[in-house]
Amino acid sequence: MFEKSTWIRLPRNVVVGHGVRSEVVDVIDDLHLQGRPLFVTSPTPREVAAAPIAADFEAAGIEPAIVTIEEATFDAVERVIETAEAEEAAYLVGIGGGKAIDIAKMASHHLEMGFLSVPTAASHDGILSNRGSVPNGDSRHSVAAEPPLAVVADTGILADAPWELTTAGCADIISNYTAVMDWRLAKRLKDVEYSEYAAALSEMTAEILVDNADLIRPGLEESAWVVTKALMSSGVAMSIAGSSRPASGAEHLFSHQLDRLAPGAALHGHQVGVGSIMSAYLHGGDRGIWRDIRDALASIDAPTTAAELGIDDETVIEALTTCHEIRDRYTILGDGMNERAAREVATKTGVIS
Ligand SMILES: NC(=O)C1=CN([C@@H]2O[C@H](COP(=O)(O)OP(=O)(O)OC[C@H]3O[C@@H](n4cnc5c(N)ncnc54)[C@H](O)[C@@H]3O)[C@@H](O)[C@H]2O)C=CC1
Ligand SMILES: O=C(CO)COP(=O)(O)O
Ligand SMILES: [Zn+2]
Repeated sequence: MFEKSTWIRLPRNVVVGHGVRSEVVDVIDDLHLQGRPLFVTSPTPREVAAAPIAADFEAAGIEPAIVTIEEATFDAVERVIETAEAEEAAYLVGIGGGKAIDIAKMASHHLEMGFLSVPTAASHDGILSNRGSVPNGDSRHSVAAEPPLAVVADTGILADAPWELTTAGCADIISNYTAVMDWRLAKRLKDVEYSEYAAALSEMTAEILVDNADLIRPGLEESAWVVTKALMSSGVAMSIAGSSRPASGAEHLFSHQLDRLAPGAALHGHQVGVGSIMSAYLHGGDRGIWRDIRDALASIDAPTTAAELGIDDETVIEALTTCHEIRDRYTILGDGMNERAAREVATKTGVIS
């Protein structure tokens, strides 16, 4: 008897384009959301987006509550939950980069409340995914979370954000190549749950982004458009899979370990991009696609070396040799790399000198 079943939870409205920030109130109306929102944001996004959106709500007779978070931690999720309860919020609006949106989606999951995703940077593919990513002690959790009821992505705001945030988003997408390689390997070796549709969508998203790399230039609003569509497509792949597998493999473990060893040194997307170069080498050796990944990253100004990440060579080696312990996710790293092998891959790919 066939007993398999699945829920694929996706947003109802995806609104992308120039100036759509001013349509958040209309989106709320369209979703029939009532009551007071709690905006979950971080310091700069509060100024560039949350404040003007709050003014639009006030003009419509709705007084939003606002909470500002600095880091993606379980404590921050807790603080948002407490604020939502104290302010009697009816729904949440995550306004910012990956951290603010992750916190909002995890808090809304706990509160059993709807949430809207309003990205202010095209820097990560968590914009509409149903996962949250949070460090906890020595590990990093990929937590089931509420997917947004709607996404409102204003390409004007995204294009005005610092260019490196957009190149980080591109690198987060390019890393899908190696994430999917790891997923297929884990399917073959460990029979993990696997979706051919999610894997194909994830790879195709990376391919389309790389094919359009010449459209991705600083200050061009069209670049924000191209990158944001890719970030959302990658998020849909995660939602279809019901896991971050299509977009997170060994290159993400490497980045998560760097977050522990060198906190704040580089952006998530940039770290996973460099991790992806080395992971591609581990998968395919010298004839593999590692040079294509490196060249794709370089073509959109993303870092390809430890020095460009602002991370020293020894930290890269430590991250490579320990990151398989971050979570129970089978990847090309298997049960871990020894130091000589780590030095070899990092040197051969030019990540360290
Ligand atoms: N849940 C998921 O599926 C995914 C989650 N992530 C998570 O997202 C986080 C990485 O996202 P990021 O956006 O790189 O980090 P982030 O949220 O820390 O943002 C990076 C910086 O950009 C600033 N910023 C955002 N918008 C800005 C604007 N318009 N102008 C000026 N500054 C602006 C932020 O204030 C912050 O200082 C990580 O925690 C990562 O694990 C990443 C991918 C997928
Ligand atoms: O960053 C992600 C996808 O780009 C997902 O993060 P995790 O590695 O925590 O699942
Ligand atoms: Zn990522």
